[in-house]
Amino acid sequence: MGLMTGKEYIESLRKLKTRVYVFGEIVENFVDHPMIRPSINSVAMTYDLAHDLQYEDLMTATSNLTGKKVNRFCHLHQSTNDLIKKVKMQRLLGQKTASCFQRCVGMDAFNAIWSTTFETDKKYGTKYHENFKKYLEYVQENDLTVDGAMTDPKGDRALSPSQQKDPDMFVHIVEKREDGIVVRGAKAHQTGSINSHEHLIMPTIAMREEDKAFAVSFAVPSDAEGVFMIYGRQSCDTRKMEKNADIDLGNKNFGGQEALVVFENVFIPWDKVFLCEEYDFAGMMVERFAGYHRQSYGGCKVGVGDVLIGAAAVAAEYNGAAKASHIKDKLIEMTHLNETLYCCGIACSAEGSQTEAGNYQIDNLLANVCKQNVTRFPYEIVRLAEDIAGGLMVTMPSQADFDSPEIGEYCYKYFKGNANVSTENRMRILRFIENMCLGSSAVGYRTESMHGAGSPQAQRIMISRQSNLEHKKELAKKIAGIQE
Ligand SMILES: Cc1cc2nc3c(=O)[nH]c(=O)nc-3n(C[C@H](O)[C@H](O)[C@H](O)COP(=O)(O)OP(=O)(O)OC[C@H]3O[C@@H](n4cnc5c(N)ncnc54)[C@H](O)[C@@H]3O)c2cc1C
Repeated sequence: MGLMTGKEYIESLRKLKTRVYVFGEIVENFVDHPMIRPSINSVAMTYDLAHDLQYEDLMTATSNLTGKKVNRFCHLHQSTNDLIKKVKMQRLLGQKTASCFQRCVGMDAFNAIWSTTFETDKKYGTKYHENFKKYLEYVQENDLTVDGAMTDPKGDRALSPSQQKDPDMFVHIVEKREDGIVVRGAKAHQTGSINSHEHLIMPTIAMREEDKAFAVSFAVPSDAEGVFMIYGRQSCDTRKMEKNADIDLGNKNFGGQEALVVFENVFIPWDKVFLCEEYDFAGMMVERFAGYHRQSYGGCKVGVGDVLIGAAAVAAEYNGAAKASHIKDKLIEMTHLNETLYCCGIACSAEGSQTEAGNYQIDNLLANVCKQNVTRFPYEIVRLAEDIAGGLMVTMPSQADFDSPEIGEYCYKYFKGNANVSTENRMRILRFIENMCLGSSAVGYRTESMHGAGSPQAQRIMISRQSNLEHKKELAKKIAGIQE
């Protein structure tokens, strides 16, 4: 099979027996569920754009494993140029969907596991790298979407995995058999997990010997026995269930999605296992995945930011305020912040280096600086968008009021801005801004910017480790003529 189209991707999901719960009930047909479908459409965009010749260079790559053309989301980065193209591809997809398109976590997991298994095998003589190579060939051949699953529920944050009262707070090995392992636990906040074909599991934190049962990495199909998912509800999500929902949704076609993925004694054959008790490599896998994922945000959030800046500029025109100097200045500030994030994404890619396994990794210090900025700048961009939009983005009546024969005419009359613009268009752009700033897409643009790929403090720890303060002190002492 070659590259799938968006339509083929959607049809491929129908063949899975994925167990999904929404509002306490199992969903028979998750593909057409109104709350889930927008997130499927966003992923479908990653397939469709790969067939668009103008984006071929960004969206596809030549596999180093098979020599075949693959979707870049399934690719191992072979150069710093590949790392840069990854960021550009993510910006493009943010621009096309104004939401989280979910396929990055899998791509980041592929690249982290590829190099970590190589180094694990080198030390322990294990076969994880070979296992992973075969698995990735399968993923590339079938153009699959894979959920990169790192975050465990974690229970009491002050305790290590083995110290938790309930051992299931971290995914762990419950049985080692001749033909494979049996695992138990859950992964929380899993982006795009429901519409992924597979899950790729990694540990959440660095581990010690007593935690070795939790040092596990493996791949498992979404519909494997013992796997099920509980949909994470989002702000304003039930608007998608309303009849004739359109304007009130803001972004009718696209969205992101997260879920709790539960593993109830799931069997994993040995050839799908990529780490099993080698606790000293858990930290390496976590750090490498986090590095790639912190780079990712210098692309995807920038693309969404582009759309939000555009939406704010349109709202200013529709309100009749576009010519005001402070509005122009606010749009400049939004652009400055957004492009700063992009600079970070590009810089950590351009300064990347080759791993022992051959693929390329980002510059870790710069990737952490990138993500640290992402925990802040989208919030400021949102603040400025809300300033420009005006209060109506949160106080306007529903679409049903506009459609009402009794009161509709009052809505159209009193919510008019610039006389040359239809009231409907003004409502559309304001609802769109609402969607990104505090509706369902804010999950991806705001809180995911804060916590996705690790909360801000995780980056500060990495920045502190890599800042090489001693070198900086030496530089200062030398120029100041200090001799100690
Ligand atoms: C929208 C969204 C999408 C996501 N997608 C994915 C995904 O696809 N795959 C995936 O694996 N993960 C995903 N994540 C998870 C993300 O990586 C975590 O949210 C992040 O690592 C923080 O973990 P937490 O949410 O459990 O918060 P917590 O760990 O509870 O952190 C809350 C606060 O407590 C602090 N804290 C936590 N532990 C300690 C400690 N021991 N000592 C001191 N302070 C502490 C943190 O610094 C933070 O300030 C996603 C998260 C979000 C919000």
